[in-house]
Amino acid sequence: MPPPGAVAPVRHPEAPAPGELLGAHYDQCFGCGESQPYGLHLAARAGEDVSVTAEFTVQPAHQGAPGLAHGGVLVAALDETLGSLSWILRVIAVTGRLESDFVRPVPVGATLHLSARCTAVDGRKIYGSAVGRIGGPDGPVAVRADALFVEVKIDHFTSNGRPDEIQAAMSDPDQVKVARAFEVNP
Ligand SMILES: CCCCCCCC/C=C\CCCCCCCC(=O)SCCNC(=O)CCNC(=O)[C@H](O)C(C)(C)COP(=O)(O)OP(=O)(O)OC[C@H]1O[C@@H](n2cnc3c(N)ncnc32)[C@H](O)[C@@H]1OP(=O)(O)O
Repeated sequence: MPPPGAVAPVRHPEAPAPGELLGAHYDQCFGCGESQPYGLHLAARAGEDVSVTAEFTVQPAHQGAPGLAHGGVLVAALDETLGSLSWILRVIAVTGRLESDFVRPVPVGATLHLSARCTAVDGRKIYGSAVGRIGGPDGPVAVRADALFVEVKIDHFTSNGRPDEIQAAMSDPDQVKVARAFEVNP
């Protein structure tokens, strides 16, 4: 729950337009990267205000029980969708806390229709909620989460990540473009 002093989130003036595909923030990301063979390949789009929608189809590599998605994978999908709110706020943030509810089992082959919205901001603390529905964007809720993200600077990654991957990311022009987009803040 956001503290009493928290304020309403503000959509960045240069945020992608509602409906626009956000693309991957890192091609090796388990959530959204195109180069992760067993990743979620989650595709997120900007929504109205400070919200996003996303889809992810459960693959056989994502099972926990026979024919059913692993709960941790579903949480990863919620985490990634909430993380995509960064594109709308134009702030780099990492998950500090994520509390999840598993409401319905999600079979392999099902598409999880996710939506996330930022509910409040308190200094570096960013609060958000997400749901994942099955059977269509208006289908029943299968999973949901409330999260606290914490704003960080780019050095959170450069000083904590493994040097090989950091170096590779820094020499990839697409990655540098993503990093720059987040460094330019009013
Ligand atoms: C060359 C590279 C380029 C890269 C470009 C990237 C572009 C990115 C674009 C788009 C990304 C979108 C996609 C992301 C999707 C996936 C998201 C993830 O899964 S992220 C991974 C998992 N999360 C972590 O690994 C965090 C590990 N934790 C930490 O590093 C620290 O604990 C951190 C940063 C969260 C906070 O540490 P502190 O030292 O900076 O700050 P303190 O003072 O501890 O916390 C700040 C405030 O937050 C509260 N807080 C922190 N953690 C809390 C918690 N667990 N519960 C409640 N409150 C908490 C504290 O109480 C404090 O509040 P008070 O200011 O005192 O009111």
